[in-house]
Amino acid sequence: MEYKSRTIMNIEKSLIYFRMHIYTCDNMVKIAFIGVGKIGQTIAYSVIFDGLASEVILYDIIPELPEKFEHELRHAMATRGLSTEVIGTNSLDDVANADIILIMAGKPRKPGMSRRDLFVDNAKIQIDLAKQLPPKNPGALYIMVANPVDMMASIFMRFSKQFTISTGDTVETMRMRSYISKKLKVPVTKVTGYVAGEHGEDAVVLWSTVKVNGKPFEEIAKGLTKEEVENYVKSIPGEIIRVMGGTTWGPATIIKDIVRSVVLNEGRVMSIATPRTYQGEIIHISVPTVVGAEIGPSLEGVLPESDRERLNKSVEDFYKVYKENLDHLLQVIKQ
Ligand SMILES: NC(=O)c1ccc[n+]([C@@H]2O[C@H](COP(=O)([O-])OP(=O)(O)OC[C@H]3O[C@@H](n4cnc5c(N)ncnc54)[C@H](O)[C@@H]3O)[C@@H](O)[C@H]2O)c1
Ligand SMILES: O=C(O)C[C@H](O)C(=O)O
Repeated sequence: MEYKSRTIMNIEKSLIYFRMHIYTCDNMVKIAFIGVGKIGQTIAYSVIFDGLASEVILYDIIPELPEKFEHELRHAMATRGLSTEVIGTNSLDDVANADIILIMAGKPRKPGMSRRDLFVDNAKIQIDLAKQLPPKNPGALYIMVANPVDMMASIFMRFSKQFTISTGDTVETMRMRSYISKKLKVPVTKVTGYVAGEHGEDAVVLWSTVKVNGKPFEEIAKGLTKEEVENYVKSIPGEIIRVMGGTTWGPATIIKDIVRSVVLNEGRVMSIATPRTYQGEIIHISVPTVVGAEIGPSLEGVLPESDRERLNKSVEDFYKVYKENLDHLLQVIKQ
């Protein structure tokens, strides 16, 4: 099994490529799940049943949870004859030589909370993981899921110095498309377009990219307003959390597809958040990006001025909030 090292931040002209190579022989890919609560379990199940991993490591701090979840998965795999090797553990030492590491470890928000309210508690978890995971997982691709996901990806990358992406606005993008599909009564496969910026308050629908049956949104809106779509995208997760206790099925399937696009080198354009340096800090901002064995390039450079202006405003606001939170955190942990 040939393992190639990974180079990152290869800036070619205005395009940024993040080169990474994972095991490429017959999808012999080892994937670790850090935090197997609601969303972690659903992502792990989805990844395994998409046949994306030869080996899966499940880690959590709740005693016995990973081990019992391992049994659940083995029982489910048996009926389908799947042979993914699954290990559930409470020891972080067992998380070794993974190609892809997804991090769901963190508190979820409660109804009425903003994802940003989770910053300090979840950042402390990421800092701890940032110190422990890299030594045993050289060259791994880190995919942050825990919220506030873009800021947590930036914290993890800041403290681990490892290439990290955030699931970013891949979720908002599918929420936007599904809502337009439902309201205009068209198949969701006929709706294109992306949401960018922050996974949260500073999310921005890139309206120049939104088309229905190939026509610009404005031409076919039929009474559906941009404000209505934007309100839906921002409010629906909180509504789901209020009634169902958490979002799982939508985000887990979408996040599994990020893993799929990497492992199968599909090259899907997805609105993940990749790292950029802004005013001296690494921050993660979502823009439509080619996702495959290489991460990049992004479409940011070809967006029209109207979208770029709104995106840049979102970046400025996001950075301000992130910097305030980071400075407070560094005070709290005295680093
Ligand atoms: N990016 C997205 O689209 C998206 C979607 C859903 C949930 N989330 C976020 O993912 C996180 C988890 O959500 P959930 O609904 O699964 O919550 P949950 O409480 O069900 O699961 C969180 C799990 O993390 C574990 N954990 C806590 N600290 C840990 C540590 N130091 N090491 C390992 N495991 C640890 C907990 O024991 C728990 O099992 C939250 O921050 C939530 O906001 C993000
Ligand atoms: O909204 C949340 O807190 C969970 C997640 O970020 C989501 O968008 O589903």
